[in-house]
Amino acid sequence: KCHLTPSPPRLPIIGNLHQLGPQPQRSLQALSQKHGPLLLLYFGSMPVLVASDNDSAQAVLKTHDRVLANRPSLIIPDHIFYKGKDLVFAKYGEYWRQVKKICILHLFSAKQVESFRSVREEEVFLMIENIFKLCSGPVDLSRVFRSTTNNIVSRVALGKKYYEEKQSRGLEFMQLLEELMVLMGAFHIGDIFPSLAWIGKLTGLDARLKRNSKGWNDFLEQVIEDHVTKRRANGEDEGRDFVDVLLEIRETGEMGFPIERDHIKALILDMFVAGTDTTYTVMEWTMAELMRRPAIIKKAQREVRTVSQGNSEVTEKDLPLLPYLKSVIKETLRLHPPVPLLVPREAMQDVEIGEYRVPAKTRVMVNVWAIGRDPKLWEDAEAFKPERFMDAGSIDLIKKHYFRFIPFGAGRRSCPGGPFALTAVELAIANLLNSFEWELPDGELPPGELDMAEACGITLRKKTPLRAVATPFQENVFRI
Ligand code: HEM
Repeated sequence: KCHLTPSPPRLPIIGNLHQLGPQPQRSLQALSQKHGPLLLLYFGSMPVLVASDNDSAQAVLKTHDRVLANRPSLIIPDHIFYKGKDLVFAKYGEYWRQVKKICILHLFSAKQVESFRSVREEEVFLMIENIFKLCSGPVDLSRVFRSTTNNIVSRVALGKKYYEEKQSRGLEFMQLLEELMVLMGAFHIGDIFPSLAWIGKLTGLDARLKRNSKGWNDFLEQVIEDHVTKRRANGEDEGRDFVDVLLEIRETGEMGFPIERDHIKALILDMFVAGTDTTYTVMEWTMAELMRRPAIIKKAQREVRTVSQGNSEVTEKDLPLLPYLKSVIKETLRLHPPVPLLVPREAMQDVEIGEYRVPAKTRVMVNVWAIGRDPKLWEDAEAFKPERFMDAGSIDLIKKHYFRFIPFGAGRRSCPGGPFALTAVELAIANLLNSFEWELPDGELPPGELDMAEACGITLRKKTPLRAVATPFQENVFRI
């Protein structure tokens, strides 16, 4: 016998939209505390199921994973990703299956992640060099992290970096990327009230979308052309980036159906949209949390410096020896998951979740942010305590069976880029702790009161940039 899913009272036309504040993850947490962990809301007339505890997350991401594995059609991603030719927003089906397989086997396999080790190390060491040059005053760490992450993803995906490069296409690339991230975080009214989609024309949003898509199309066409020419000239495998891998798959016909240039462009754009802001916000929140807590940063520094033994660089081979640092990053992901509501899913048919019936086409969100702060699941849930991840049998990022720590999602649509992102974050933070002592700039609030407000956008970033003063650590003498 099925019941209707609990649903807070709603208003005509707008449904429950008035109950969502500027930070939807917080509003949804408050609603779930009042009405239950599995809620049916209405955004306008569109039903939206929200799972806010580990059991309901498990029901969505495991028990009913297949039926709920579709993505809804959304105006902005449709424009940018050639109508679902990417992976993140592709409809569930054969195309998505093939592309996910390629991502897991060829782009994010352990071997492939390892093959980009030198890229991550070079970019992180360069970041440290740059901070050395900026040591005389406060450093805008948010900006530094964004640029490092973009450079890593650029080199891995396109074979070279464009971000902040002084060459002619560097500026074009930066403008395109910054606008893309703004657009991906924007809200198109037509997604909720299709009859009002014309408002996008009035506000200029549609024109911006068109301009940005065209800009990217031209840019990536040129990148692909350069790769095709290079491959014809060299015809070898050395130093393959993602564009090379995708071109090769096109040639071998491995996908089972023809892969066009639009597919390659959409998949490359995915890497920037899904891989850059997510990764750099983890670096930003980790350093912010550490700067607020002198005892924890000292403990993490002791661990890193014991392993580096006075060397100026921590390399990826040192990372397995840094369990406390890894716990610090996990604790950051628990409190500040970059994608707090996961990427929306859509029910492909009517489905019964426990005693509740959920109709086809319902959108589905999982409030990972609320699950990470649920006092029933976490002792002293709001406190930053990396030690909780150090205990024997502690929560593993990969084994999803508790469904209480799922910053990368779970099930069929889970993130394939997790190991790549985590390695970059661990390497960056380890080197920052190894090379410098860190303080907040003079005259700013004491560490405990550092502004931790969240900004809403494509990812859950820090609202104000993180500024800090770096003092070179004395034992790294040869750098000074
Ligand atoms: C700390 C960094 C990252 C976090 C927290 C993160 C988180 C997520 C989340 C929550 C999802 C949606 C899962 C779901 O719907 O159940 C996702 C999907 C995805 N992520 Fe990540 N991600 C990160 C880094 C990356 C990187 C570096 C890449 C690639 C360069 C990447 C590529 C993707 C792709 C392609 C998908 C779509 C998978 C699908 O729909 O089948 N992510 N990610």
